[in-house]
Amino acid sequence: MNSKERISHDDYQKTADWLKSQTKHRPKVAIICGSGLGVLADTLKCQDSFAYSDIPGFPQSTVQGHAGRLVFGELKGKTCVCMQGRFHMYEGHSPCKTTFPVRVFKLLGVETLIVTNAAGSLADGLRPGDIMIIKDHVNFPGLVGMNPLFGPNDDKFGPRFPAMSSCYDKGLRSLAMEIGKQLGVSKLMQQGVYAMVGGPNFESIAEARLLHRLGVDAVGMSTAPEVLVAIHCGLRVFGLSLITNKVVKSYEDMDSVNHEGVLEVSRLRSQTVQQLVTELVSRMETNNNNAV
Ligand SMILES: O=P(O)(O)O[C@@H]1C[C@H](O)[C@@H](CO)O1
Ligand code: HPA
Repeated sequence: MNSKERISHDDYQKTADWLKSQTKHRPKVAIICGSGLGVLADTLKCQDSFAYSDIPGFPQSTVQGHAGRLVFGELKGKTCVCMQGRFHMYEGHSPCKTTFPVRVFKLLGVETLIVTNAAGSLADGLRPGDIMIIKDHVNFPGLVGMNPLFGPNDDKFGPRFPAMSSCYDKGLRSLAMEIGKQLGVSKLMQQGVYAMVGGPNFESIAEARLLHRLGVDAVGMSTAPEVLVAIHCGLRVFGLSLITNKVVKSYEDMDSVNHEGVLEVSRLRSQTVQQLVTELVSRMETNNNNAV
């Protein structure tokens, strides 16, 4: 992997233009589906879908539980584009490649990005099956320079030094909590801090204890780079983590986490996540709510 790989504005534009030539949908909302959460894309009406391998310039998904399809369609009358599968840096993608779709979405006219992921919990009050609305993140790879915004800044997308002090839109977070109450799932929901680690290994016990001490509520291997790029180019962001496991913090604990277990829990809760996101999309304000 070349972490300094450059992608030009033209490269993003070419992909956006190709997609525009293939679908009449003009989404205002983009949704990135986390591990095992891709079923949301299947619920879009009037679908146009594209395998990542057929989209010029798109990276490929290699992880089980990430189908590798971009799906355009309507969710309760709002036009959306949904990534059924995301890219992770541990797959060998550079930070820029990992976040390539986000800038393409911007060029397609998207205004709001919804990110979902599977994550392990460090907070005692977060159990497997719970939904954590992300209020902030710690971007560990970013702190040491694995950052998609590294390199010459593209002023057409955003400023050299973007602020990250209010990444996760407060209004959308409140709306999601409100919807959770109405769906009768508020007991499963709370807001918290997500940390991205590089993966692909799960945490050692010493690492888990460190994250816990730092005030991290849930840990995963994605999301933060997508959010940096989205905020940089002026998108509104909403994020949620489906808690799929407790991170082992004790040497006496014989539990251990694996990807199959992560996928199993996310599939069990995928319908609730789908309802929550669908209601959120249907009730959020967008500049142009028209479906195609
Ligand atoms: O794409 P997400 O962040 O949902 O995937 C999580 C993190 C790892 O890719 C994988 C571990 O099981 O799930
Ligand atoms: N750690 C890191 N990433 C994860 C976990 C975890 O425990 N669960 C799901 N993704």
